[in-house]
Amino acid sequence: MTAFEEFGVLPEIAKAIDDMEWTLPTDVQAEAIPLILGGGDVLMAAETGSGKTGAFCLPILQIVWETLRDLEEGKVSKSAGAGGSIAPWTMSFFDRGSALAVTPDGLRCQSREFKEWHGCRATTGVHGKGQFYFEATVTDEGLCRVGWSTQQANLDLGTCRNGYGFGGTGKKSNNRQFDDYGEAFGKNDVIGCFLDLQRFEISFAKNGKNLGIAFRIPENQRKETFYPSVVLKNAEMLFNFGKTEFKNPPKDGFIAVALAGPERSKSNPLASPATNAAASKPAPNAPQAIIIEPSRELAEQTYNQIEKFRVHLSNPDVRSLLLIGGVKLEQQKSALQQGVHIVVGTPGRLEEMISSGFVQLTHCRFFVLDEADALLKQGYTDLIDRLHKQIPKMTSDGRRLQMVVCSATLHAFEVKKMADRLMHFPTWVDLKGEDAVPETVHHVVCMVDPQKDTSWSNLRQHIRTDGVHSRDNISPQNHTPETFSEAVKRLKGEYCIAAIEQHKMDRAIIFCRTKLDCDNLENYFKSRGGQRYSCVCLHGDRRPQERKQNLETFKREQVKFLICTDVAARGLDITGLPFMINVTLPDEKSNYVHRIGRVGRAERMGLAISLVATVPEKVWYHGEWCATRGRNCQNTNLTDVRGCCIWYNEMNLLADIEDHLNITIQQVDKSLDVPINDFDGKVVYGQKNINTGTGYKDHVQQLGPVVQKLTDLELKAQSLFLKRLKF
Ligand SMILES: Nc1ncnc2c1ncn2[C@@H]1O[C@H](COP(=O)(O)OP(=O)(O)OP(=O)(O)O)[C@@H](O)[C@H]1O
Repeated sequence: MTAFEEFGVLPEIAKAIDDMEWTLPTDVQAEAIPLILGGGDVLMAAETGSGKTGAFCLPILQIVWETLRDLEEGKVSKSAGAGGSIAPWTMSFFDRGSALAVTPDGLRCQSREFKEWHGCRATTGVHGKGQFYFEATVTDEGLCRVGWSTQQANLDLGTCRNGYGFGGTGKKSNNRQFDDYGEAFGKNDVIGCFLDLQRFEISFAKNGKNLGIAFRIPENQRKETFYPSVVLKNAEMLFNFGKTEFKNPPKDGFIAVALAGPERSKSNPLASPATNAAASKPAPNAPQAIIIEPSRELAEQTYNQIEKFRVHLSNPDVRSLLLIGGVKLEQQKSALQQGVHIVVGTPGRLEEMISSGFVQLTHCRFFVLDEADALLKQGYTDLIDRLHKQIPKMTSDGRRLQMVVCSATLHAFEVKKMADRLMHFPTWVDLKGEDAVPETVHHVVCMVDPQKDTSWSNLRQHIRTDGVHSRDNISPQNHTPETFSEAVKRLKGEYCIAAIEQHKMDRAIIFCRTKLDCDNLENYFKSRGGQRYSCVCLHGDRRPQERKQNLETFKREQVKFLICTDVAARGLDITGLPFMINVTLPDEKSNYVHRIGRVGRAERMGLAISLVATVPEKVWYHGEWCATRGRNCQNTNLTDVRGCCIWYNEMNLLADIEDHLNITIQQVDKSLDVPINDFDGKVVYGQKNINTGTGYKDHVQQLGPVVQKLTDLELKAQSLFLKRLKF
């Protein structure tokens, strides 16, 4: 048995993990996998490169596969009625619309479908002489209609001759005839439903107030069995058939349906799995898991990981689909028609496909937000709320929707607010309790001070800068903020080259602040010697196909450097990447953690060097007020006068980052030499360091002596206690 199997992972998935040469779960996987397999909501906060993707993909894939298998075998899920037996006087798991969910106790129905109605009937009905009653409470906003129907009635209560409903808009309906009746009702109202099979009348009450006779049952239906029924549109109702005390107990001889006795009650023949298994079968375009990623590259990476995990899974096949921009819609639509179980996508394309009905959320049981803080900061809060609202909170087989939220920087106010709003008693898998940098990442800063280092004034060749100062009087004699700002930009090109040379870097990711800065650095590298500084760019102005190809080229080590904006700050996993350089610090402090986390992953060592200007830099900042959004923009005024520039203060940003991480980042001088002893001696960046690591095995080994010490102390304490008792 592999270590992963011990955590409850299926042997077929464990075999795929073995193929990937993962021998032990990482700490975060060891904690999160059992929690997700157990059905919980999880907030996963763990360092960059600690294996969070696997921690959520593995258990989700497993549950999706198990659900598909159960569906194929016609099995009832454990939660959907104890091994398949049908509980009397509950709402049926089988005689219901495909987008309507019933809680495991069978007493609450919910449908989050907001375009169509979905109905449900009870597992038991009543017939013969008698007066019967049940109550239904509206437990959420939305549209609902409740009442009685016979077995022949369709599930859309009140739209055929055999169904009699009372709706929240204050209408009664039978055979599609909607007439005013009683009064409107809504959230928290308790609707009493009366069936009088002595007078053959149906009536309703709202919060104990009788609303009078709604329907007279025609002769030809008087011998039929009538079942409590409901139909919902994005709404939820709770039922009481009389097993607990009614809110408004009925008078005048009416009894609870649950007390009808065997001679007057009858099981619903459609409420058995054998007769109605199709009801719980999802449509091909109704996936069980939706995973949202903040960038195309990340979505693709997660999708690839799932594809790897599922190679040995078959009968049934789990199909996953990547929904990102830049891929033809037709291609994605046709995949959806063939059946998809796990969808990984970026927010925009996902919402487009959901709102146009190409993806249905009716059977979604996992809602995953990877890099959740980034999604929220990118302005997707409303979109996430909207999608969450549309997903049924109970799955069609009675399980609760599970939400998994993760990031290396989850300790953000907006994440906590979202978790409070949307998650159900989530468990934090939080190994450090705060945003942290892995021990495998050595990170240093190098100050770029144009007042001390005046070499910028006589460089024979320098990087082309962003042009912000093209109309300023820049000269070594002119000690203005503009001159120092331009000087910093030139120096940073040199320091970047110096860092590469000093550490003989032949593989590094380099972050710039803007797309223009990336392009300028790419050109500078080319001008300094094609092969030595071979590089590709990854930023938002490059076409999706080029982005994809550039990333592949870098991953395959066909070029040495990947120059990018924050589009690549998060999640990108490039095996054994040894070095990263920040040409400019990110303005978002959490992105510092993510950027430097591109190295030092999966227990390999990495070095991150950040160049920090000691003086403010005047830089481009094109807001929505900029007509061209930066293209050929010449407006070098500051933003407070509707210009497109700001003064960027990296000393402040550095202080912010240090404050957030509660550390002082080590400084190195212009030589960019990183004294080896400041860290842990002989490390080879890009390689594993045997003395460090966060592996599960190490964890046990490291804790061994401490546990032994504790055991000894405990023994000592107990024997002292016994000694005291003696005397
Ligand atoms: N149990 C394991 N054993 C060995 N390698 C693993 C294991 N789990 C994950 N990895 C590897 O570790 C690397 C980092 O994993 P992953 O990309 O999931 O990290 P992450 O925690 O999501 O990081 P980030 O916060 O940067 O997104 C990947 O190359 C992955 O293949």
